[in-house]
Amino acid sequence: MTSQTLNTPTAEQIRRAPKVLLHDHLDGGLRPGTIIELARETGYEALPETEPDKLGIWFREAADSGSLERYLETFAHTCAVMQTREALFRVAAECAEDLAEDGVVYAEVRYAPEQHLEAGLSLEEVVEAVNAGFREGERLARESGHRIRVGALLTAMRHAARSLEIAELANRYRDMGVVGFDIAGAEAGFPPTRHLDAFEYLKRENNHFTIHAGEAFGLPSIWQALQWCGADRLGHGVRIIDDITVAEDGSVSLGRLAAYVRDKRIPLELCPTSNLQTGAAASYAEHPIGLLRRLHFRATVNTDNRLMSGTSMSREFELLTETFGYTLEDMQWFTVNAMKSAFIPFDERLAMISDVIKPGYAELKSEWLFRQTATTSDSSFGES
Ligand SMILES: O=c1[nH]cnc2c1ncn2[C@H]1C[C@H](O)[C@@H](CO)O1
Ligand SMILES: [Zn+2]
Repeated sequence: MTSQTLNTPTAEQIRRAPKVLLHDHLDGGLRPGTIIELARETGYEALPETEPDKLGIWFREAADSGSLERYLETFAHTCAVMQTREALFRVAAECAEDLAEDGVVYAEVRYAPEQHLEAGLSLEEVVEAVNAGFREGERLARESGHRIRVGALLTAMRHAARSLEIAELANRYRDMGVVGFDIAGAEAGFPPTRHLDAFEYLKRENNHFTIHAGEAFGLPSIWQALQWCGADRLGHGVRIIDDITVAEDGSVSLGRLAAYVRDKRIPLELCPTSNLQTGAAASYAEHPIGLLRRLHFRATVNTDNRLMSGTSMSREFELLTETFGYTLEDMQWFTVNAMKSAFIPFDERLAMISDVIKPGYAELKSEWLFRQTATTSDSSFGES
């Protein structure tokens, strides 16, 4: 069943609408054709398919297991071909280009530098190659008429023990393309408090970080991420729904943690399709984003891994407009929420909202009004 209404934006309007992306993994967004070419160039022979369409399908199906641990296994293939400067540069440039082509105007893209050291690169060389790639992608996007700004988030893997080192790396490159820090990987069994020293270091440095929490594990993980570690944002955070009760008469009550998250305007980096694949939500219609939006949580829409989910920001918004009947007004609300929650300085966020996002939506809304007026006058002409 669809909840589309007359003012549901078209797919083409959704693509043109300015979008802001806070949760996207660099190693989860490669073009299948690029993986195949890089594998050939670097002698990686373990790819499950060697034809781009088939490889794209393989990633989507392999990631569709209902378990985060199995989902994460697919990253072995993408990380395997991201071990040289040239490969990292190319993947980052294509990432920026693909996002810009999809109408994303600001993105924070994350990756784990420690996963790209197999061919002898240092952590610094990895960061510099990716940053250079993002700058190149921004430049190529500009040449083809798109405007995008990409910041990097450095991720530490939560099962490993390098988080303080990666946090220091993020701080060192802070005014050079890196805007924050994150931890990712299997959640159950690896609580955020394992990395407390990294978070405490970043707080002392007045730096920003998000934590994958409340995806494969529930409220304790969210609680630790916020109250022990001091996360600025929650990566997913979708399980906050476990602390919200909807009574039979429709009245809603929030537990202490959910109330805290809403009161403090903690941004939730929601990733609907990814959540369906890892089992964090059963269907789009049942995805907590519907309720969280109605309750005015600081909800944002994200892709997580475009390759593994066969998705894009436009596709996520199309699915949401089909499911919940969202309008351009709702899209703008999610987008402004995301921009407000970005890790770049306040004045730059404000400028993006007033100079890019609001005018972009105003233009789309005026087209929509024009279409409505034209349709109405057409039909009244027909009736007379
Ligand atoms: O949704 C996710 N949850 C936890 N970890 C994830 C998710 N998506 C990607 N990752 C992991 C796999 C990547 O290799 C790593 C760095 O981007 O982050
Ligand atoms: Zn993620």
